Amino acid sequence: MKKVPVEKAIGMVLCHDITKIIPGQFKGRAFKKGHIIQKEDIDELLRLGKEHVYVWEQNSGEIHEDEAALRIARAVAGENIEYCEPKEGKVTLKAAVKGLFKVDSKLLQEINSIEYISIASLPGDFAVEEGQKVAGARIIPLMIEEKRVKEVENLCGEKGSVFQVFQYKKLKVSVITTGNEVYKGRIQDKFGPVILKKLDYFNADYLGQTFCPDSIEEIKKAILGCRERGADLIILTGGMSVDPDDVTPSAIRNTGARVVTYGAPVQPGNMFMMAYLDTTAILGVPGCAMYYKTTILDSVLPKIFAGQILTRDDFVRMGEGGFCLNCEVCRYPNCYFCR
Ligand SMILES: Nc1nc2c(c(=O)[nH]1)N[C@H]1C(S)=C(S)[C@@H](COP(=O)(O)OP(=O)(O)OC[C@H]3O[C@@H](n4cnc5c(N)ncnc54)[C@H](O)[C@@H]3O)O[C@H]1N2
Ligand code: MOO
Repeated sequence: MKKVPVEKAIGMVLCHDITKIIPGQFKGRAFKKGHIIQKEDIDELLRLGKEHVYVWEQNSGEIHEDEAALRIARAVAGENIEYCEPKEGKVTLKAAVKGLFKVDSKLLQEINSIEYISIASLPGDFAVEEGQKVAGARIIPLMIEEKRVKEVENLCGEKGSVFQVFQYKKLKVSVITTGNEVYKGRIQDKFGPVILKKLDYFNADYLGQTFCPDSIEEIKKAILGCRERGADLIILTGGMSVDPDDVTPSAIRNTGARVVTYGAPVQPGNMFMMAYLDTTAILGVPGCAMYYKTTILDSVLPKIFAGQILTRDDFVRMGEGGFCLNCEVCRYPNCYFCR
């Protein structure tokens, strides 16, 4: 800290608040500690009776919180992440597009281990809207050693960005609805509209819905037909459980598809199946997805539309947080479910 005449303080960082009082009208802060003094501030400072101010010494190897926060935001922001101007040592990062927010968790932890640097974000694999706030980078003290900021820049230079948003791809999607009760017209299909509404969110290229009886051969034929028509994603509904007429998992297997998982540690969604037939993703969706607003399907669809190839491990990890509380008002995705 050093004392300088106000005229010489332009570009320097104020060490203390400066108060303004106009009797009967105003009493409050005119300049805030940490403010970078501008040319146009000089007259006002002189009117406030300040011919000298205390400022931070620039040669200390330290930089101002705003500059540091901005440099850190720039380092951690990857594809489709934008950031605002710094304010009080904080920069907010936003999603530039609707998509799946991704976090390099290990790198984020490494950066947050550097003293005085703090970055808080949404959890990874979070479906975000265009313009949604996703993270805030803040510097704890008013001035920070530049070497800490450089450490962040070097880490990101070496390992890549921390945050990205994967924009959803335009996928061709077919729906196959199984079940004799629907096929034979005993009941009306209520599953198709539920799936269609979810697909609308991703602006999918919908190829149509096929109805199948509870026959392995018929369902298999339908899957292969959808694939012929170029489906990137085939969603099968019903017949996923253990009754004698539940044949959807066997039909999926019989196409020769590589099964990633049958069964998932998620409720609702236990009887879910995921498989790949070459590059076509196949989902076997259990009846619960027709009934509950939020199920495993709501966690899996954004990942598929974001272009991710799912592994068994992705499903195994869902167990912790995979138990839905079925809240009266569902706030998903602002919730722990399936994280
Ligand atoms: N003994 C066990 N029973 C069940 C288990 C289990 O592990 N052991 N799992 C339960 C879970 S979890 C779920 S979820 C359901 C899975 O159901 P399915 O996918 O096999 O569904 P279905 O048996 O085909 O149908 C159930 C119910 O929903 C009606 N349905 C089905 N599709 C349609 C449609 N397109 N439109 C209208 N309604 C439809 C169907 O008529 C049945 O009423 O299994 C539990 N049981
Ligand atoms: O597949 Mo059922 O999943 O949980 O209700």
